[in-house]
Amino acid sequence: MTKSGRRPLIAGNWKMNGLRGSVPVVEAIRDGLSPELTSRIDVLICPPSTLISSCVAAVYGSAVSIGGQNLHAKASGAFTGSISAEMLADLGASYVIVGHSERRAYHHETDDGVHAKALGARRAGLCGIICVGETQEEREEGRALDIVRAQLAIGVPKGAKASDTVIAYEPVWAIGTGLTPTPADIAEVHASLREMLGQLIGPEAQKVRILYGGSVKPGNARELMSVENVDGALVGGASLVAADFLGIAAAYA
Ligand SMILES: O=C(CO)COP(=O)(O)O
Repeated sequence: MTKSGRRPLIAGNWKMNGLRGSVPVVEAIRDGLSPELTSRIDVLICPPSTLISSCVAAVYGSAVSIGGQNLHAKASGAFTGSISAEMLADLGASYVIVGHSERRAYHHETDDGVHAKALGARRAGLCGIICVGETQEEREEGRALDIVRAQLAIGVPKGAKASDTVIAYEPVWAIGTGLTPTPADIAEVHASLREMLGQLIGPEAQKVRILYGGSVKPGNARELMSVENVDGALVGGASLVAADFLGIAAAYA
């Protein structure tokens, strides 16, 4: 548990990476986690949808969870190429990333769309990881807090609970760049998100986990995970290498 009493979550977002030959990476993560560590933290891998079934089979009976990277808000219908929350749950997924900045940027996802998808995730019993984050320009203009608070206010469904909602703060300019905000800047954003959550969902806000994502590596994980109101990490590139992902999880060892 973090000092706050929230159970940390270390989540890996594989993005558009991985073929069937990549499943051994998940097996190595599964086998590299000690029972003592997994008694205190949650561990999640979100592979491409094509690998969810085989990854669910690979972690069956272990402490590792599998999630999706995106979903359609509807349960079914004429939405060619889309995948619903129910389909992800049917495959054994238990989490789903909602509103990742790469989808906001390249697929024109809106805050209202994120809200609808978060409702879809809850409808199917999935825990939605709602992503917020500012661009370099927005940070340089001093608008980072305004941007992420607005994304949260619109994206988080009414009545959201710690059991169905996780927040991930991922500054766009830190994703894939090797750059991270200072611990003080991360603390400021996470505190502001926690306060905004309190306005939205009341006392439950103290239980909802807020992850940090954006160039989390084994070398910076301990410092970043020690920041107040940081309840874990959403890891991209480093989650593709079992040793690196385990090195990040070890921040909580
Ligand atoms: O986008 C991210 C996780 O969703 C972060 O990616 P990196 O860890 O590669 O910066």
